[in-house]
Amino acid sequence: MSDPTRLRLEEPTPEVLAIITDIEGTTSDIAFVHDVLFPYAQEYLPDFVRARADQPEVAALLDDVRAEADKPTADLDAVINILGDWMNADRKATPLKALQGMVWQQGYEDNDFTGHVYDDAVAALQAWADDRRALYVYSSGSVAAQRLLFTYSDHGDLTSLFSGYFDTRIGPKKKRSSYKAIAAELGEDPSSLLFLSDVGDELDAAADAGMQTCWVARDEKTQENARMSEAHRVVQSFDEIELI
Ligand SMILES: CSCCC(=O)C(=O)COP(=O)(O)O
Ligand SMILES: [Mg+2]
Repeated sequence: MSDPTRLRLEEPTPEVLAIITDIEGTTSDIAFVHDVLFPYAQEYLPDFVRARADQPEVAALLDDVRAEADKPTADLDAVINILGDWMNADRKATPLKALQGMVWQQGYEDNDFTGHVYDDAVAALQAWADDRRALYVYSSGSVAAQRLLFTYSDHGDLTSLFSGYFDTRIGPKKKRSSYKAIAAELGEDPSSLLFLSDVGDELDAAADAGMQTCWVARDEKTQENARMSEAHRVVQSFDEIELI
């Protein structure tokens, strides 16, 4: 007869009620963001800001730039230089991300580019939505920029798949508190939420907050990083993600 004291009572992994996905490197090619979106913003953001500096929404963002750079008296040229430096450093500053999103709107509307989304990501997101899992995005790109990418995607308008979007206004992507705040906003226990990303520090923060995690490691370098961490499930594409 088996000894009941030897039974290990492990908590079962909760059912995944909602999936929260990163964009760059996860649903979408890093090269699209770095070789198409970022250069477009580098080219057009200075003129965009000069033309609209007096519009209340843009003026408020420029003040946010001054505050974040600790340069409260910076004139317009100085602010544009700060934004240029931030773009060169790929700084995930909330006002920069909001301004980039406004500039990209023109590019999408003029058909200069479409939002790249991997085939496997579209297929899995569609299947999960059909399975009544709620889908959310959490990206450093502004919510407006996220919506644009999925509205003008190379697979057509995908926005009906998503129930909501989060950006750095809820907090930075490498902070545990951001994932706690997302779970609180969704009204769910973090353990029933699955976060997908290509960046280990983001996954660590989500796991620290109690979320389930999956490392989407599409390229060799990311796969090498993922191999060094045993804290997360690792897949090479969305095809391999199995939901509980
Ligand atoms: C919303 S598309 C533009 C992505 C972007 O600006 C960015 O910085 C990428 O951030 P992510 O958190 O998706 O890696
Ligand atoms: Mg990413």
